[in-house]
Amino acid sequence: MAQAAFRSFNLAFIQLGKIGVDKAENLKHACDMIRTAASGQGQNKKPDLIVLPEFFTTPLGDAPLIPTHAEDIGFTPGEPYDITNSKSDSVKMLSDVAKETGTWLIGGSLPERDAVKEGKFYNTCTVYNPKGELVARHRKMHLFDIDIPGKITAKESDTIASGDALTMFDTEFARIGVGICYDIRFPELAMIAARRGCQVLIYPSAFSMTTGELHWELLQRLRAVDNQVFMGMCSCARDAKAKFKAWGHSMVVDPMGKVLAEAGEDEEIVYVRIETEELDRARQGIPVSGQRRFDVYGNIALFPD
Ligand SMILES: NC(=O)CC(=O)C(=O)O
Repeated sequence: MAQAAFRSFNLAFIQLGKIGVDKAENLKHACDMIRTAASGQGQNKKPDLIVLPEFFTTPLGDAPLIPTHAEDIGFTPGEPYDITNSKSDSVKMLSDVAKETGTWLIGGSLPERDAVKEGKFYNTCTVYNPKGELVARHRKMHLFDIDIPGKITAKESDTIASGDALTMFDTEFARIGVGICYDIRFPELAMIAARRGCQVLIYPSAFSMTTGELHWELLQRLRAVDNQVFMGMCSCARDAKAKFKAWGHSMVVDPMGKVLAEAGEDEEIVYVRIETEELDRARQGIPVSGQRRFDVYGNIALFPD
């Protein structure tokens, strides 16, 4: 793969709140927030890339809403896509606002209906360029099936089917790898993206209160340091009345593991400047990429669990 461009750029994470049962209202609110983020709010921070959180159209933890809120996207990576004939209201809104604001947009994620996985849905992120073209799609690969007795039990795989492809896209300023939430727990995904030239990894997310406190920051700093990349996770805001209360704390970490920005729990837009020198400094100072021992590791996929 050719070396990806990398220049400093501005990033905005929208820690979106007010995600209720009315999808049309959620879309309108997300659109308003994207416009606000794109303005830079008079702080000389006009973003090149804006990011929304996981499941921004549908309240997390409300599985019965998934079938009614799911959308037909019908995008195949690498093939042309006709937005004007898209059946997805969310795709149309995201495309329009990316074009209107002239920014790259990682459109969080939403439940996607796809004929191939009848009965289940995908948890899908779509990405738009400043012309409003849909350029990439990530379907959450690793599903949130956990059981911490007395704290949290979740079985996302009851309603969601897992995606089976890694996702990255090129902008004029960076190659960006995309995952969704629980995908962060699988270092292989981040490692492959970094080895394929991604300088920045972004995961729309919504960690639980239990796991958020324990692992939210830790995992992001690990992935950033392991791979010497910028790592960011954009969460939904915490809603005390929601069935699933999100940890919040949307965050961006630099390649040395330093937290560059962190939101609180409420709705908020976080602006961050991504500086190329930080990546060069980390890679030159600690040159792990040339020190790996692939001659010894062998094919780790063959090892028993
Ligand atoms: N909600 C998720 O997908 C992941 C999460 O909360 C965790 O990994 O912890």
